[in-house]
Amino acid sequence: MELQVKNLAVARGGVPVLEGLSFSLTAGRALVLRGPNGSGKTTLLRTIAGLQPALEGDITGAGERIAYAAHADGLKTALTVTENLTFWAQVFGNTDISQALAGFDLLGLAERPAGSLSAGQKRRLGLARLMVTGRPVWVLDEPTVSLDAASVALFAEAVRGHLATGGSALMATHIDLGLDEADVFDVAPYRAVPRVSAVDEAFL
Ligand SMILES: Nc1ncnc2c1ncn2[C@@H]1O[C@H](COP(=O)(O)OP(=O)(O)OP(=O)(O)O)[C@@H](O)[C@H]1O
Repeated sequence: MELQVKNLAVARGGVPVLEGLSFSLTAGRALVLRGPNGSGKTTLLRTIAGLQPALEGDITGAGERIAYAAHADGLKTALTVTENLTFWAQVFGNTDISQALAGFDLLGLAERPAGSLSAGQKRRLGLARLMVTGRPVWVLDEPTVSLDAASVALFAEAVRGHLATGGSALMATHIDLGLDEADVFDVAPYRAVPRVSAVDEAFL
């Protein structure tokens, strides 16, 4: 099954941001969203992840197939790394966290409270959660923020492993992930002309 987006229009704060978007993402593929700051990548990803409604158009193959990782890590700071991953695994009906711990080089931090981790370590833990969801479509917003070069490489390997097992990944990023096999979709040509000015306090 593939993720399909047809003639999609998305809005932020009631203001249309992108419109006329169509693309698909098949199993085993990665698609990188490009576009300048403020062009609507986050809004598009939130819409595909089901966190906000589309203005128009269709999204198929999303819903419960998606594991979404946003800017905020959303970790439970009082729980250890192991406890955080175990908690998330259980939420998704899984138990094995060993690959996630190893894949993001977290074994040496396994018993540390998440709140005591550095920014990059927190981000690694946040991304490791993807691996325990068992969900096939990873939707990732700036996944490498705070990561050093070695951690970016770990992340790229995790994505490759996910693709190799039939998963797919849709991600917005401004940096080169070293994933040469990824397709690229530039959202810039799909920018909508704002019709009114509005601020949506829910996202502030
Ligand atoms: N709370 C809000 N209320 C109204 N407009 C907003 C709000 N948050 C963001 N916007 C606007 O929505 C548009 C799209 O923002 P979005 O975060 O989707 O862009 P982006 O492509 O992800 O940007 P970046 O590369 O900087 O992360 C921008 O013009 C932004 O200013």
